[in-house]
Amino acid sequence: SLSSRSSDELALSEHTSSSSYVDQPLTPKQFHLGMFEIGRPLGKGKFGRVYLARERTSGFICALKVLYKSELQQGSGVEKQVRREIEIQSNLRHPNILKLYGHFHDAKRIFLILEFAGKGELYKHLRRENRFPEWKAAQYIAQMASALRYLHRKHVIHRDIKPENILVGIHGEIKISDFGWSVHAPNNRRNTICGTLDYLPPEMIKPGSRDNWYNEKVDLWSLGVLTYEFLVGEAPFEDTPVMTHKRIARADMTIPEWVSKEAKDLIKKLLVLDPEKRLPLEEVQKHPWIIKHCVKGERAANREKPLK
Ligand SMILES: CCc1cccc(CC)c1NC(=O)n1cc2c(c1)/C(=N\C(=O)c1ccc(N3CCN(C)CC3)cc1)N=N2
Repeated sequence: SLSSRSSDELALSEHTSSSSYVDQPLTPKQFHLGMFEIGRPLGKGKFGRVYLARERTSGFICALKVLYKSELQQGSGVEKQVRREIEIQSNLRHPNILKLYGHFHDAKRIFLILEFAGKGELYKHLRRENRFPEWKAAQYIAQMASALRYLHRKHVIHRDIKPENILVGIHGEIKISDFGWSVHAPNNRRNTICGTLDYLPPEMIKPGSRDNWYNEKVDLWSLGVLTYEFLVGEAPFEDTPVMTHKRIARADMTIPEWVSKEAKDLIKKLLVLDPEKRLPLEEVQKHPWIIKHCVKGERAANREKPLK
């Protein structure tokens, strides 16, 4: 473990979002492990573990992600992905993008000082609830569209939008995390694809069209897949790997009839084979399905009960 499990851990595990600490980014330029009290483990991924942590002097609560250099060196260029993740994520500031406050390393490990997302992993909420009600799905997609617009304006393409890479903040807002697959467009690095195919757009599974890999329209396709999965509870092309490949290449999906026609309309305008024909993010944010669920006045207007 990182440090002796002691009152530190208890203190942190009892962590409440105490308002006495203003959410101000950690400022020192040089960080080191001794600056942090380590709390309970929050999660673990293929290459790392993440712990609740508190910076000793300021009391600032954060999440400390630990990556072992030995594990990274084995991976195919994973170390470069971590370097890119740090380079990209530390320059981003948006309410729906998990902040990276800083990083440091010792002989064996790399440490990322990340924003603490108090309600954990979105995919666990999705699995527990099976699927989200339309109003919740629409609010999440509106937040994703806002975060993606911010990223694309900075010529960053995420390329790995899926529920597993989204966290939920203490106020229920979502936070895009894990920029391991993101790139600054245009980019001529070679990348191999690993993990689920479900979210990949046709241009990333068709051989030869690598230049399309660096067109931000790939994130629009994944936003469509995410909308579908929030509403239906499973991905639109979920099947055996071979069949998933085929169905993505043909945009072959059926949307259950109980999905509202507005939601169906948005999904159909994002899951379009031709990247240039996918609905731009500005239009997503103005789509009737989003407006209906996300604009306060609208909700009041739609309220069934007469106002008291
Ligand atoms: C190393 C782990 C990893 C690998 C790959 C990708 C990612 C990003 C999703 C990550 N996680 C990551 O980087 N993370 C950065 C993070 C982070 C993860 C995090 N919070 C949590 O993981 C978390 C989990 C459960 C939780 N509770 C569950 C039970 N509830 C009753 C109360 C709330 C509350 C918070 N905050 N910043």
